[in-house]
Amino acid sequence: SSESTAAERKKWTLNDFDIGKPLGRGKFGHVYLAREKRSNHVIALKVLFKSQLKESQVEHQLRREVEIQSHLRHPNILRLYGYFYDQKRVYLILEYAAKGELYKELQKCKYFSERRAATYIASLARALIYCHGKHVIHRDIKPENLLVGAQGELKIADFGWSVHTFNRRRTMCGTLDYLPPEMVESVEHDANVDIWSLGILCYEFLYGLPPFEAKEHADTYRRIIQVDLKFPPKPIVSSAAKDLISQMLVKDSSKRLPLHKLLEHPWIVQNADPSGVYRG
Ligand SMILES: CC(C)NC(=O)[C@H]1CCC[C@H]1Nc1nc(Nc2ccc(C(=O)N(C)C3CCN(C)CC3)cc2)ncc1C(F)(F)F
Repeated sequence: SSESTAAERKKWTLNDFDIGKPLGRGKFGHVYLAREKRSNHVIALKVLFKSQLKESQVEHQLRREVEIQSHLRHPNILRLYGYFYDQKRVYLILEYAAKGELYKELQKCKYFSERRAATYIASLARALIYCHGKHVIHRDIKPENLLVGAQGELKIADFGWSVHTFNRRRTMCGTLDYLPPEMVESVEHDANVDIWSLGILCYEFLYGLPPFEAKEHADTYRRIIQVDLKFPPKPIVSSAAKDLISQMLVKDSSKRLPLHKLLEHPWIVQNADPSGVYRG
């Protein structure tokens, strides 16, 4: 939509913000807690070094991602309020997610309860239905790209690449685990890639590992292509959950369970908190 808010039109500079503690750092720069002086609004300021953007040839990708992200308005998608730059850096003014990074929470508790997993999956399905409605696909929803808001709600927060934090998992951009067959075989892909990735995420929420993980990339690749889906005996997971995952991890992308059907699936209906917030 063409409407842009004052936040996007305003010419921001670093002087508009009080910079707080670092939230994490990575390949392209740092993320800081910050407060916009006039409104006292707390935000996250992602600082990217132009030199590194150039050498990684991601400038055009950054422009596209900023363009998309700034127009998305959904409770489960992290807001991009605006951006600015100086001689050496690009600054993204982003929503601050008070409860941090979901992958750290998943590492801490190994895997989630069925209620917690279903609540998260339902909220992400609603965010993806919103994105697809705006012809935005492939929001790259692996755990590293999910943040948690103050009320415990999930926020999809990806800009097409990840900011590495200290104790990161396997190379973020390198992991094949979440790619559906059509992307691994690099044929054209459509919005149904997101249904596949959401199925991978659901499996990892319940078992603590993605379904096709293998030591070597070549093995992961083969397991994805063959949809070599196995459910371990532990932890015990309901057959309803396995049924949902099996309907999402389907090689033929047109046969994957549509997202609106996912919201009607018995496992979601019986386990997801309607508010989209897991209260423990
Ligand atoms: C999706 C993308 C791939 N990921 C990222 O960008 C990461 C990379 C660095 C931080 C994060 N980016 C963001 N993080 C927050 N909130 C946040 C993060 C971390 C903590 C936390 O646990 N500590 C500070 C802890 C506190 C305790 N000590 C011990 C460790 C760090 C608490 C709140 N809001 C918005 C963003 C955003 F996205 F807008 F930048």
